[in-house]
Amino acid sequence: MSILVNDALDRNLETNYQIEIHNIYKSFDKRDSAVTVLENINLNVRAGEFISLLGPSGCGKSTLLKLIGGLLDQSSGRLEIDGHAITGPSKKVGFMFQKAVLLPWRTVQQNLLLPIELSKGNVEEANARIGQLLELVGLKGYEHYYPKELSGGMQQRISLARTLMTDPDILLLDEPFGALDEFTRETLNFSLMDIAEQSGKTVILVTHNISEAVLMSDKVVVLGINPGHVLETIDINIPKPRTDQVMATKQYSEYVLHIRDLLGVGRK
Ligand SMILES: Nc1ncnc2c1ncn2[C@@H]1O[C@H](COP(=O)(O)OP(=O)(O)OP(=O)(O)O)[C@@H](O)[C@H]1O
Repeated sequence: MSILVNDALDRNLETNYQIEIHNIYKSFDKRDSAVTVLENINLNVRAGEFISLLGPSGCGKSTLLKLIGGLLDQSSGRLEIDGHAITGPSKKVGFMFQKAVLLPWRTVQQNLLLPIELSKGNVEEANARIGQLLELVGLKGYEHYYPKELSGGMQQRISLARTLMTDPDILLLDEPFGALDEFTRETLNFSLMDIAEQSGKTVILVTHNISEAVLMSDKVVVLGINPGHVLETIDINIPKPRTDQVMATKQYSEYVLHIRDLLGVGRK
């Protein structure tokens, strides 16, 4: 084993972090110059934590998520999962985006099997888990439906089940319910919290919604813009499981007001 790998393992055992983001910078080439989109990003995440990335449009939330998911390379800095540098997409990580992108000619069951087929996994074994996953996302019995027969919220539930099919340790969710109405979105947020708590998976959620971030997260990373940087990482010390009642507490409103202040939202 090389000294470098040993170093990384030692550091990870010491800190017990599943994801380590250290001094990350990311630039994109635009025409004849490079534009810095993320600057000096630091974040450590423990296994099973629920983290929200919150900030204005264009502050680099999706870019940061893609860096963690190995879909982009950082310009500089260190990014590790379980003590290993992220060099590309990994089976440990599952992605979910705002649009479900289900294949219309495939049934729910066939859509759920797609990531297994693509990764040449054991289809028979995966097939046996479909019923259980559909139950988890509240769509038991929908195996043979086609996407067009499902509402937007139901399609997002299927998309979440598809992300869970490969049993990743880390869920990277990019505004997964952002295109849905408020009622459906709230219901799905609670489902997601249940799933995260039951499965012990790590969740990193990109959102524009302050209340949602505070309600759901162990930590909220508030980002500023131009270039994207961490304004503050806030530990949300509200006991779990969290219910509607949390939103009526002074503690909850203090977190929300503090983040609104940080982001310069509202009128004083
Ligand atoms: N592949 C790319 N090439 C060039 N520039 C990019 C690329 N991806 C993102 N950017 C730029 O990086 C900046 C951050 O984009 P990003 O999508 O990460 O922001 P965001 O905070 O997720 O925004 P939103 O909340 O609107 O989705 C933007 O200025 C965007 O134009």
